[in-house]
Amino acid sequence: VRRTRQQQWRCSDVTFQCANQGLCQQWIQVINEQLSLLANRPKSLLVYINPYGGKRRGKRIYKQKVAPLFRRACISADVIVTERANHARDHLKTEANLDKYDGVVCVGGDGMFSEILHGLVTRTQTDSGVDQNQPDAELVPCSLHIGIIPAGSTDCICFATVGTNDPVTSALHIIVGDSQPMDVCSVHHDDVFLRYSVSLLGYGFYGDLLTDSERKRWLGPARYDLSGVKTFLSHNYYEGTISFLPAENNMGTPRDKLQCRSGCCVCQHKPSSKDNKQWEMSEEKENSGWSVIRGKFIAINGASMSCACPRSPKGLSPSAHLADGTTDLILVRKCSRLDFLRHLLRHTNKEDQFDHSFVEVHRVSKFRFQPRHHELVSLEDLSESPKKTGFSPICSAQTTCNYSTAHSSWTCDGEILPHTAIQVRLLSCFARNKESQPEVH
Ligand SMILES: Nc1ncnc2c1ncn2[C@@H]1O[C@H](COP(=O)(O)OP(=O)(O)OP(=O)(O)O)[C@@H](O)[C@H]1O
Repeated sequence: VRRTRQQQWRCSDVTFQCANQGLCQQWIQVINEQLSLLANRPKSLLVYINPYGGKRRGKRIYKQKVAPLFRRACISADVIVTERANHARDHLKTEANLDKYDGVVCVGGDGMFSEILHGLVTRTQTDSGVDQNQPDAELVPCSLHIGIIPAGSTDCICFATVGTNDPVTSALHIIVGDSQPMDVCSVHHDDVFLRYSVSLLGYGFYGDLLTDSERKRWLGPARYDLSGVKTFLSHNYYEGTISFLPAENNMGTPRDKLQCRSGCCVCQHKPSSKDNKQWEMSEEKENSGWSVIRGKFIAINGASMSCACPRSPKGLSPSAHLADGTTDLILVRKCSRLDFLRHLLRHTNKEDQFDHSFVEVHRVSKFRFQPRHHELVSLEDLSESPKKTGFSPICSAQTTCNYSTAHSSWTCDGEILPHTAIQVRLLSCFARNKESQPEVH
């Protein structure tokens, strides 16, 4: 493998020459024997392709760029082209014979990755008799790694873990058995499990943006730009109470300008599972450690990784870590449109997007949100009936916008959650033990 520009990898050829054919055969045999001894390298993979992700190029990308590399590396792949949403998740949950494989590969975007993650984690818990509805259940780690071949619209998880959205680079990472542990949050509503999240949990601005963009899926990736402008102009804010437990013993802060890369020292020095157990058992201490903030928020974001993507190369929280057992909770309070625009623009330049009086950021291990008004909406209501019509008048920097609606919705790695009152917890059993974290190639 040879490294080229912008974190991209390409195949490199090395030519050995020898006049003696017998000796050549011996070389080939020895090289193949040595390669088969590399336990990290997968030999058998289960591949799911979403033919409708991004610009609908998943099948072509796999056939032209990935399959030939897998063949050269003597990796056998069982390929399933999905026929509906949640096909991959359901297949993994119930049918797939996981003993046959060294890893699962997803060809698609963040939504497809989320399907695979849910399928694998749920299958592992079901097989081990763990009830995911218990917010404090100790989850059993998954034994299979997940590989991502980017073929979606944003591919934020691939970008944050590999550093580029390039199918060949991702395929080569899979082939050489490269892996990156990753934090996973569980999201509950009371005692009902909703979803897992590895990237962004967003309420308010990003929740509204994603809800609107789902209705414009036919537009392809351009839907995010259109919905972004519409949501910005709507300038809604939402009332509620956010409670969070600050992360303990972590070595970094969301504003320390450190960037998490593979081999990151903060992720490698996260608290040991022993420290964590003592801490989890101390309910009293935990209760006293919670901070509570009530207010009107334009956006509430829980970023478990930087959430960088080509559209926002710094991401929502540039110093968030991939595997330190924490999430960065970003609160953007009600402010003028102009101020909010200034904040958004700082995601694309070198200025600190948290350096505003109306923005605060905390590194946390758990958080809860309770909207001010009780929620009466169902998932159907959220996805089908637009809550707002038209735009409110454009505000100047000093004007207060009085346009408030009771609820936004949470987007969880691109999917819309059916509840607004949620509890979020970093899964300590995944995050504290390197071997047991879900790993991404
Ligand atoms: N065959 C299929 N038909 C319809 N929907 C599918 C199919 N297979 C998967 N899906 C769903 O399509 C949704 C979007 O897929 P995906 O994440 O691959 O692309 P994207 O939304 O364009 O990219 P991103 O999530 O990176 O923005 C996923 O939530 C997945 O459940």
